[in-house]
Amino acid sequence: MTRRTQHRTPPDSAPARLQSRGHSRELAVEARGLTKSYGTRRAVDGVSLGIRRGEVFGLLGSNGAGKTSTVEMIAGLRSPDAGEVRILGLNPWRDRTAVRQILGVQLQEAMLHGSLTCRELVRLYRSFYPDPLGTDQALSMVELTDKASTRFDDLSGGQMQRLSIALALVGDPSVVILDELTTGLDPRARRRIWALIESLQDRTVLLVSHAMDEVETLCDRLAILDAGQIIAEGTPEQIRQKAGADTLEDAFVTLTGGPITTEEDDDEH
Ligand SMILES: Nc1ncnc2c1ncn2[C@@H]1O[C@H](COP(=O)(O)OP(=O)(O)OP(=O)(O)O)[C@@H](O)[C@H]1O
Repeated sequence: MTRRTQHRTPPDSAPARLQSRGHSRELAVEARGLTKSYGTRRAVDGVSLGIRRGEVFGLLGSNGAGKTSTVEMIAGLRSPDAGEVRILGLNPWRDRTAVRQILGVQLQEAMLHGSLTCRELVRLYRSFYPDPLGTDQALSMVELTDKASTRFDDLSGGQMQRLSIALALVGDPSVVILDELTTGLDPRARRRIWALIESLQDRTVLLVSHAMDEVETLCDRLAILDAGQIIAEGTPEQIRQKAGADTLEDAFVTLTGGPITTEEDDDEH
């Protein structure tokens, strides 16, 4: 990750992004045939993904589509029933220690020790990595310098979210998994975090998001997950074309089957 403290404004065209990020064809993250059931419900059903080095890859899908289960399996936090994962050639289960040093994870429900202060949490997470960013730098990049001595439990929801992003990035990891990156952040904070993600030169990012503007801005490619299966994959432009839609949001609605229903809604019928 870049160690600049100044973040540039995200470029607004995909070609500029591709050039500036300089990703290669080499795969940084490979998932093959990932499957996970909870009881009789198959939440993830044979998901295969290849994310290139240096790429920002978006994972989209309706509520309950299986996104978090998928990224947790990729991160080695949830065991798959079937399938395999490689992160820079490493198996997140077998090579757990090595993977922890190259992977940063921001999960939807950060399970952090609430009585620790922001500074203590950042120091704790720094200790997992061989060459982390500085504590002050990590706090300042998410604008939490003035909250350094505040306990996690005393932060606002958006501040907790920003801290969890700092903890995912503090190790200067080669691969970053971000689940619902900016959910709950105010517009200014969202832009700030987008610029931060754009500044991660040569880092590979897997981003789960419901925010189509975020995906359009940040992602080189994306996949749409529906009922545990990938139903579309490509650049935002390719996805729009596949759906015959003008916007990614329209494409999403078309490809996931018309009016947006959650899986919970479906259960009621
Ligand atoms: N620990 C669990 N035990 C039982 N069922 C679970 C568990 N975790 C997830 N599920 C179920 O698996 C399905 C997929 O959940 P998952 O959290 O992966 O979806 P998601 O796409 O991330 O959803 P959202 O957009 O709402 O966060 C849902 O039906 C959910 O209820």
